[in-house]
Amino acid sequence: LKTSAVNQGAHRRELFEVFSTEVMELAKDKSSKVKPPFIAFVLGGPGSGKGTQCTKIVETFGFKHLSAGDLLRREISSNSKHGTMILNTIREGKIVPSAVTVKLIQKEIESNEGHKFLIDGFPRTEENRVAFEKIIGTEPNIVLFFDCPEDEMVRRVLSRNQGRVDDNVETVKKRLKVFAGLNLPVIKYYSERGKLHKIDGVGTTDEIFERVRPVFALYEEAIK
Ligand SMILES: Nc1ncnc2c1ncn2[C@@H]1O[C@H](COP(=O)(O)OP(=O)(O)O)[C@@H](O)[C@H]1O
Ligand SMILES: O=c1ccn([C@@H]2O[C@H](COP(=O)(O)OP(=O)(O)O)[C@@H](O)[C@H]2O)c(=O)[nH]1
Ligand SMILES: [Mg+2]
Repeated sequence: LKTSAVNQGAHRRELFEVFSTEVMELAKDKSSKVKPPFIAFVLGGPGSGKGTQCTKIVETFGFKHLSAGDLLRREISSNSKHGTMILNTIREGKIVPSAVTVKLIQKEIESNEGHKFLIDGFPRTEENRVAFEKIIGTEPNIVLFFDCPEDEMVRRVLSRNQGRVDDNVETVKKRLKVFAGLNLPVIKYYSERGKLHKIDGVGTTDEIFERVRPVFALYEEAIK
């Protein structure tokens, strides 16, 4: 009886050693290969310059740019199942259901090699924000907010000239209301969590980018 108990102990120890070695290998593997993605949400009212500044950030810091609006417009032009619903929602300046938008973003994140993502124009509502956290299982590392007066945003939207169905006086007024009512609370939420970087969105594109650059410099290690 005594010997078998000793043997059992030895056997258990052996098993434990094999197990712990494997766990250690897995852990090592994780730290060396699977870098968690760095996610920056880019927010601001319609015409505040989100897309323009994202292009500059991509050029300088090598992020992958995911514009929620572009992904939705791509769904419209590819005649996908939700195309008509999305078109009507955008035309009204309203917000597309979270499940649809988050799924499009998720597909892009999962099919991209990179580990740095700019998510432009999302989340637009608290519901969007919660859906992202739930489905993607993570929060953004930082949130940029381009702060711009309404009259300047309206001027820019009306001279954008990209043939968008929502770049007209009537829809832009609705979008500004939706921004103030639904998106500002999201911005406030991230401000309270210490993740918000508010940037003065007035000036030339280059002047504004010089305000953006130091933000990313703060995260140099994480975005290398
Ligand atoms: N700093 C700026 N000054 C003047 N016009 C700008 C500036 N930044 C962007 N624009 C122009 O304003 C319009 C809206 O910019 P965009 O980047 O599309 O904003 P958003 O994505 O926030 O709606 C575009 O026509 C763009 O070329
Ligand atoms: O997460 C999003 C992003 C965009 N939109 C819709 O798409 C429109 C255009 O968004 P985009 O970000 O392209 O506009 P921008 O702010 O850049 O002018 C919005 O008004 C919404 O109707 C949406 O429903 N959910
Ligand atoms: Mg845009």
